[in-house]
Amino acid sequence: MMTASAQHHTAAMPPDAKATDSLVRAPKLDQNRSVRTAQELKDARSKITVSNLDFFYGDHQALFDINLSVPERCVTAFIGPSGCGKSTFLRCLNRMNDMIEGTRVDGHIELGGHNLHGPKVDVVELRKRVGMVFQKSNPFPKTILENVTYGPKVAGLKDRAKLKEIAERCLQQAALWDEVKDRLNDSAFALSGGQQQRLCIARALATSPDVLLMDEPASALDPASTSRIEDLIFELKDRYTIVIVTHNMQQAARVSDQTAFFFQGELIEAGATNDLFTTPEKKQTEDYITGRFG
Ligand SMILES: Nc1ncnc2c1ncn2[C@@H]1O[C@H](COP(=O)(O)OP(=O)(O)OP(=O)(O)O)[C@@H](O)[C@H]1O
Repeated sequence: MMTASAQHHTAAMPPDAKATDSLVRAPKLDQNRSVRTAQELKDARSKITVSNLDFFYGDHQALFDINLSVPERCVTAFIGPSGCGKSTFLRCLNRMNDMIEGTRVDGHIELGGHNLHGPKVDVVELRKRVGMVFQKSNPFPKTILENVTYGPKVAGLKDRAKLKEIAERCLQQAALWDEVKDRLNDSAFALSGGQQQRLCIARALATSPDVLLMDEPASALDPASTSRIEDLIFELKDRYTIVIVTHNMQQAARVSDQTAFFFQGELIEAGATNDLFTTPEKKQTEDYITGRFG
């Protein structure tokens, strides 16, 4: 018997398309990785709750009435064509857009139950709790060790043994320790691109964040380094809530529990990754994931 969502899905297709044709180009889901089901996502605690969010660059409205719950200790992926607002929305989640002059945000974002725009919010503290990793790795012109210990040092930690302990833990978590443990005092620039990106992840972890935002963290990397980053994202979700922007739908399908599809500044659909890629509810989502546009 056809499920309600399958009926919906079929109804969304052009009359001459068969159900199997329609998803021919949809990304393959990784059956070896355990991802959350729709029910598990519903049951998970919401780490970030976004309600009625509008965002403006001057007169240009980039986001329209976004509502989304980001479940705790899950990976949420943002997908959508270029310019649809993925990165803008990601930067709303740690108020990184505050640094861009002339921007304005309306609506409500809660992190762990607290209003992100509340009068008492210290944005420096906020960005420690909500760490960020960018598309292009950006290590500081310092040693490997100094890169990882930078955040805790700025926060006032001076004890060298403790700093070393944090560095080892974070480099382990970022799956880089074995490769760098004998060269901690080498320049970070002596590392490969993939290693530099893992170093930046270790640096973000060193401030003990709850949430890790990643803006296309593997798009500048070769396939082997990309695969390492994806494995890492998957491992880190036991401890952290992760939000990743990716152009690569296969990557979203491989690493995320929840996927949110954006189009022209609107959040068209969000749901369990397995469901969104197999039985999308909206025609625009289906057209995008089957490669009809974007
Ligand atoms: N600093 C900025 N100033 C003005 N407009 C901006 C700025 N950054 C982004 N925009 C505009 O906001 C809209 C959304 O851009 P955004 O970078 O968030 O999209 P995206 O989906 O992340 O795109 P891409 O996948 O190409 O990175 C676009 O119209 C873009 O031109």
